[in-house]
Parts: sequence; structure tokens; C-alpha cells
Amino acid sequence: MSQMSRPCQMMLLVNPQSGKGQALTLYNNHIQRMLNEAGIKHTLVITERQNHAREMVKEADLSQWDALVIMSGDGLLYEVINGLLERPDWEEAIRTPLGILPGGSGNALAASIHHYSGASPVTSEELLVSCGFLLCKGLVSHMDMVSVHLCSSPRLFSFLSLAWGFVADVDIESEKYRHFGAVRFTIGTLVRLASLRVYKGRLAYLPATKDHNSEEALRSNTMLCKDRVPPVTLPAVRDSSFHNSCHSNNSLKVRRVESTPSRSATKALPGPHDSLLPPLDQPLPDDWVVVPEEDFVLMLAMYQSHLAEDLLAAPEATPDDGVIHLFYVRAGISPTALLRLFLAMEKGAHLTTNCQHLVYTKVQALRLEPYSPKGIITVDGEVVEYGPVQAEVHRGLSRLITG
Ligand SMILES: Nc1ncnc2c1ncn2[C@@H]1O[C@H](COP(=O)(O)OP(=O)(O)OP(=O)(O)O)[C@@H](O)[C@H]1O
Repeated sequence: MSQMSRPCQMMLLVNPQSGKGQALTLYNNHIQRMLNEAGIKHTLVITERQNHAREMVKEADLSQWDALVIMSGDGLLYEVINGLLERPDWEEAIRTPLGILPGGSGNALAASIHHYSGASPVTSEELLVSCGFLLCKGLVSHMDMVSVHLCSSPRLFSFLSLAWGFVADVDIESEKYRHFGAVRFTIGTLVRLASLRVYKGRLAYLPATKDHNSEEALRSNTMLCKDRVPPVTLPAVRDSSFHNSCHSNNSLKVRRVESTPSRSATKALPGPHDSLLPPLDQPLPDDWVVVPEEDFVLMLAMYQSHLAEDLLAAPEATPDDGVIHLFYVRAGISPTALLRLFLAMEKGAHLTTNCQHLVYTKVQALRLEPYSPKGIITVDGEVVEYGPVQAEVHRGLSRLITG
């Protein structure tokens, strides 16, 4: 963790439609004064439509900005990260410190940052104030980034989660309740529990090793991504008003293949090289583990602690631990037992419930091949192309203001 020179020029992107549609009011009532009192100059940018933020950061002169801060749900940060990684100078661009202030209904990253600070859980409004304070402190950590390959869409980058089955369905089906705020997930969970279904597919993963998530591994990535040098001369001041088994080892290694991982079709595109993933249509190397079951209720890959404000899905996760926290729930679990798991998840206690259907393991990469022709896969809560998907973690690739 390093001390950021006080963010002298911050671009604050606010999505006025996020969550209950109150992000601008929250900015005016809480954040503007906090930033002004902390002496942080910021330019307010109100996003006007989908992909506005993505296009803006793709084109922006990043030397003018010490930090890009998002006040919205996680969806806007997802756009910003993918915009940065689409730039020809992606290696430098992705080192721009990123911040988040909760303005959506999920606010998973904001809740994770609050959790990493060691503070006890808080209400939604208190979370905003807490994240505001952490932002003003301006400490920057590394944050893992996961590259995600889909069948025919371009590779994309994820900072939070990859979901299939129950969690993805609840996330998307509950969007119609987003004006209720975080309660939307509870409503969505109850609705989906009433018609619990089984999702068929094949799941495989490359287990995490001590070596790959060691401090040395982070340092080697850090050497590639040296901390951003603050601009020497700052532009003129901007007007801020412009505006268990839970556990695992029952999996079998099965596939044997001749081929070694080759660079996939994305090699000409910006972004880091995925050294662990063969092309999606090719077999996996034999050090991958193929899960023996093919009937699931959910698959959830997490790289931050929180799945939503009040869902501590991966209690052990830290922003730069270099691992994907992989959970899956096997078919056969009763709706009551699944509800119990989600209730326990509010305190991160689901891993100690002795649920025989829940499996948790840490991985470096994974591949999922759903069998059913239709369904939902989400990346950071956004719907992506449905079909085979694979992902690889890049330790500490980006920078996150964690306070
Ligand atoms: N002015 C706007 N009008 C409509 N959509 C917008 C606008 N600005 C941004 N967006 C889009 O809204 C989408 C959702 O944003 P985001 O996830 O940040 O909020 P949310 O959906 O309310 O939050 P959550 O995911 O926590 O429910 C993003 O894809 C973003 O591109």
C-alpha cells in the first residue's frame, strides 16, 4: 500500500440513474462538502447514457487526472476499467488510481473497501460516508483484475465477480426492484427460491498455488506496473460545481491433453497476456481440475469480499490476493438450506454452516461450459454473452483507493 499524493485532480463520474436515482442528491448532500473540506479538487462528470464513461476514459488525457472516482453502482466502474484496458497505453492507464462511492443498489466494491478498512458493517448511508472518508485519506492499494473470455465477444475485464445459475438469475431478475435499493436482492432471492432450478454444465479450474499468489508474484507484477508518477505540473484548478464442506477436495483430475497453453485469439488486443488459458475451443491442460458433478445450483467466482452491500461472500478475499475465490453449490440442496446459506452470508458465516452442497476453493483460472442453450452469465453484475466462458486472474494489475 502506498500513500497517494493527495488527489489533486479527481474526475468524479456520477450516474444520476444509478440505484434509487439519488446519486446526485447524495453527492450534493454529502460528498461535495467532504471533498472540499479535504481540499480535494474534483471535476464532476454526470454520465448521460450507457458506455458514456467507457468512451470518455478511452479518450481522456489521463495525465490530467490523479484519480478516477465513480459514484454509482459497480456497473459504471466496470465500464471505466474496460475503457482503460482498451487503450493502446493500457499498461499505464490501468495504474490510474480508481475510487468508488456507493450510489447503486449493489455497491459490492464499496462494501468490500469498507470491510478491508476493518470497520464494522454499516447502513447504506453510513457506507457512503465511510467510503467518502477513505477516499479523502487517499491510500492506494493494488487490485486484482480478471480477464474473461467468451465465445464470440471480445475479451473483457472484471474486478468483482463472475456468476452463473442462481446468483446471476437473482441479480438480473431483481433489477426491476432496484428502486428499493439493496433489498432488491432479498426479494429476488425469495422469488427465485420458490422456483429453484438445476443448471447443467462442466466446470474446471486451475488451483491456486502458494507460488503464484506469493508476495514475490505481486512484486513481479508491480515491476511491470510501477506506481504512477504524479504529474509534475497540475492543470488549473477546476470548478467542482461545474457540473465445506464447505470445502473442496472431492474433485477429480480427468482431462489429459497434448497441447500446452497457447496465447489465445486476443493477442493483438490491448491488455495483459493470459498465459494460463488455451483458446476456449481447445482442451485444458492436465493440471486443471474438472469438477465431477455436472448439475449445479450456482457457480460464483469472487475476487473481492462482498457480492452486495450485505453479502460477505468471500470473507478471506483481499483486493490483491491474486486468487479467484470459487464457490459452487451442487444440485440437491433444498430451498431452505440455500436460504440458510444466503442468510449466513450476510455475516460471511456460510462457510461454517457445514453445508454438504457448498464447495469453496481458491483458483487461478477457471472454465465453465454450460450445457443448456439459454441462460444468464454475469460479470460484475452485468449480463454477458451466454455460453462457454473462461477467466484468469492478474494479480494487482490496477490501483484502488482503499483509504
Ligand atoms: N445517465 C444514464 N442513464 C442511463 N444509464 C446510465 C446513465 N449513466 C450510466 N448509465 C449506465 O447505467 C448502468 C448501471 O450502472 P450501475 O451499475 O453503476 O448502477 P446500478 O445498476 O444502479 O447499480 P447496481 O448495479 O448496484 O444496481 C451502467 O451500465 C451505465 O453505463
